[in-house]
Amino acid sequence: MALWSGVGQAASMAQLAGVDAYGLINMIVEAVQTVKRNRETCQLLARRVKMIGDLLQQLESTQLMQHHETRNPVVQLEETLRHTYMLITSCQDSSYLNSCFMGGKHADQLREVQNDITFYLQLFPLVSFVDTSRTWEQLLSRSRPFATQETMDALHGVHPTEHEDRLRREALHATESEDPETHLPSKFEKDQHTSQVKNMEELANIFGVEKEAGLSKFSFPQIMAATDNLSWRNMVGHGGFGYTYKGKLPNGLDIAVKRHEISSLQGPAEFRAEIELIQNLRHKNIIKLLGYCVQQEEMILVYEYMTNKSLACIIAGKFLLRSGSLSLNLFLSFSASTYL
Ligand SMILES: Nc1ncnc2c1ncn2[C@@H]1O[C@H](COP(=O)(O)OP(=O)(O)OP(=O)(O)O)[C@@H](O)[C@H]1O
Repeated sequence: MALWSGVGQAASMAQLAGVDAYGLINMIVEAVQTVKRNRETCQLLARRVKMIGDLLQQLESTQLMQHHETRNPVVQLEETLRHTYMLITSCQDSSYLNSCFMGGKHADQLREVQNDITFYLQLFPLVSFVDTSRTWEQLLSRSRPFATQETMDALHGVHPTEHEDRLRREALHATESEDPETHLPSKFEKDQHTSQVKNMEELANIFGVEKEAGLSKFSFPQIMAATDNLSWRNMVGHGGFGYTYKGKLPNGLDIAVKRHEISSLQGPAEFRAEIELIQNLRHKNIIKLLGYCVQQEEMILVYEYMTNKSLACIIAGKFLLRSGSLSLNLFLSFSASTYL
C-alpha cells in the first residue's frame, strides 16, 4: 500500500503493477483533483472508487486474499483501478494534441471503467458475505468443543489429559454462562450442550462400561430419588472428586453417591480411571462400584454403602494409586476373618 506514493503521476501500467487496491484508490482520489478534462465523469469515478476503498477497508482484517473466490475479484478490481488511474491522469493533460487524438476514445474508456467500477460495487457485498460466512464457519468450528478427531484421539490414548482437561473446562464454562433466570440458551448453545452430554457418554462408553456385567447406568432423576434430591442431610463426606451422599435404591439397597463437583480439580480422567480400575479390582474386600450416572454435566459414581462400622474396619486406610495425573482412592474393607 505504501508503494503508491512513490509512483508519481506519470505512471505507466507496468509501474503500477506492484500497487495494491488501496494504493490505487488513493492515487485516483488525489489525481482527480487536478484533471482538466472530463472533470465530472472523473469525479464520479473517484467517488465510486472511494466507496470500494471503504468497503475493502472493512474487509481488511480478514483473510480476503487467501482464498480463491475472494482473491479473484480483488485482483480483477486492481486491474480496473490501474486503467482508471491511467485514464484520469491522461485527463490532466489539456494539450491540444492530446484532445485531438484521445478526445472520443477517452470518453468511451471512461464509460467502460465506470461500468466496471459499478460492477465491483455490486459485487463487493457478495464478496463480503462469502468472507463473513467463512469467518463464522471458522469461529464455529473452533467453538465446537469436541471434534470427532479429538474423541478418536481420546480413544487411542493421544494426549488424554489435555483432552479431558478441556472436557472439564467446557463443562465448567457451560454452567457458568447459563443462567436459567435470565438467559434462554440459543440453538448453538443447546447444540454445544448436547455435544458435551454426548461426549460425556462417549467417555463412559469408550471403556465398555455399559457392557460390564453388574454395572448399572443410573439416570439423574434416579440419583435424586435415591438421595432425597441430594439433600445435605444425606451428605456423608467430601473428597477430591466431590461430595458423597448416602442413598437408598427402590429395592432397599443402601448406596454411596459420589457426585463430581464442578470446581474439583479431578474430572473425567479420574471418573474414567475409577470406573476402569475398580472394575478390574473386584474383590469381596474392595468396596463395590455399582454403577454410574453421566447426564448433562453430571458425573456420578454409585458405590455400595459402607457403614461406619465397616469403614472403621479399614485397616489399610486408603490405597492411593497413581497413573500419570490420575489418582484413585480405594477403600478396602477387610472383614475380621481376613484380618485375623
Ligand atoms: N462407599 C462409601 N460408603 C460410605 N461412605 C463413603 C463411601 N465412599 C466415600 N464415603 C465417604 O465420603 C468421604 C469422601 O470420600 P472420597 O473417596 O470422595 O474422598 P477421599 O477419601 O477424601 O479421597 P480423595 O479426596 O483423595 O478423592 C469419605 O471420607 C467417606 O466418609
